[in-house]
Amino acid sequence: MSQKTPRNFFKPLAIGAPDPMRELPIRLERMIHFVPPHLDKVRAKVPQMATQADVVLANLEDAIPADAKDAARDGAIEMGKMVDWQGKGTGFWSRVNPLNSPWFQEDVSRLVLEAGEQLDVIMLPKVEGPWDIHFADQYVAQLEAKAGLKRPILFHAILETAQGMALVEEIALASPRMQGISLGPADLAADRKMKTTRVGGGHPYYRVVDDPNEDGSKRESAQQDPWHYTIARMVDACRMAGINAFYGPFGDIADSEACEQQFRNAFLLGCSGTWSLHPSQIEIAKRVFSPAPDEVKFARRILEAMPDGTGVAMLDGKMQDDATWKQAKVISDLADLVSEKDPELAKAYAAD
Ligand SMILES: CC(=O)SCCNC(=O)CCNC(=O)[C@H](O)C(C)(C)COP(=O)(O)OP(=O)(O)OC[C@H]1O[C@@H](n2cnc3c(N)ncnc32)[C@H](O)[C@@H]1OP(=O)(O)O
Ligand SMILES: O=CC(=O)O
Ligand SMILES: [Mg+2]
Repeated sequence: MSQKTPRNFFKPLAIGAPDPMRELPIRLERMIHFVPPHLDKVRAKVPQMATQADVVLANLEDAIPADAKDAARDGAIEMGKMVDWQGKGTGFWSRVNPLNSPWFQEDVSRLVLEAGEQLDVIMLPKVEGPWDIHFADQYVAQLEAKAGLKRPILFHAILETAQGMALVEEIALASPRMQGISLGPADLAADRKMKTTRVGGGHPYYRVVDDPNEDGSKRESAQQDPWHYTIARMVDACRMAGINAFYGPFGDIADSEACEQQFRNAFLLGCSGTWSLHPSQIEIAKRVFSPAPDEVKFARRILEAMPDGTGVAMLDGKMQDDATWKQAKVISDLADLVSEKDPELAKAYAAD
């Protein structure tokens, strides 16, 4: 037997560690905003970022130079103290270095021991299989016990290796700490030997061409989404495990239109949020990962038309039944969550 028994699955992994969560906290996580914590100028903006983003993440991994890893770790711990994260209702996360790096152990131990009260989620990069989650799970439990934490820290895995992709379902189910998974299109592209230098999004060479025209005129073609399969599989793995799926980074900061479309495709396929690498992407993510007022109003009409969620109804010529009631509930519940944080959208959702 390679799985824990059901009774053991929810037992703390170290004496004195907090009980694992049976249900994930319901939080609005439309964007995980990446902060390079070693840069004093950017770190100074964290209190402001905490009012704009749903989640602020101190990044210790890629994009942080090797000679700034210690400073980034110090900066991340300082970020924990800069804001009353739980009081504000903003998530405080950190992306640590990979398990095989010289920095992982100190990243995790210092974060849990010195910022464990504030830290909601540790993002684990380049997760290859459930064994990576099991190792980190045990290690964090020991540190939580040492720090006397009462609330368990959750894990978020990045899907950025071919092996991680092949084992995504096992990763999603590996521990009650699992909060979600993000697509890591840059590392995943490299590991798969995809021929691109981009961070997420489409590629002009990845397209389908119309059949030949009889008159020999130019054939139309359209770009396709190289991430469709990966995102759809990630969403299924996450939702099977009762955790959340996220898009990940979109590296062409200047191309806000392509960024918005890529985020929107992920939202429609089931993702809860994405990463924002630059302040301009926070607004894009907010727009995309909050349901549109028209959709919310129609969803609420469906719920009203079928108060107990069963039967059949017609609305504007469209058949509604138990299944569309469930779709409507997803949208309406998300709108309620958004409304708690965003008075403008709350008004738009309530307007006739
Ligand atoms: C594949 C992956 O792993 S993706 C994840 C790893 N990568 C990251 O985390 C990158 C995070 N983002 C960044 O480092 C930066 O946004 C960069 C390098 C991409 C661009 O930075 P810049 O060239 O300085 O951008 P730009 O000049 O447009 O910045 C405008 C302002 O926003 C600030 N800013 C830029 N990025 C951020 C950020 N992530 N958070 C807060 N403030 C930011 C800049 O400091 C600047 O402030 P100022 O007006 O007070 O000088
Ligand atoms: O870490 C993210 C990625 O795309 O790689
Ligand atoms: Mg990566």
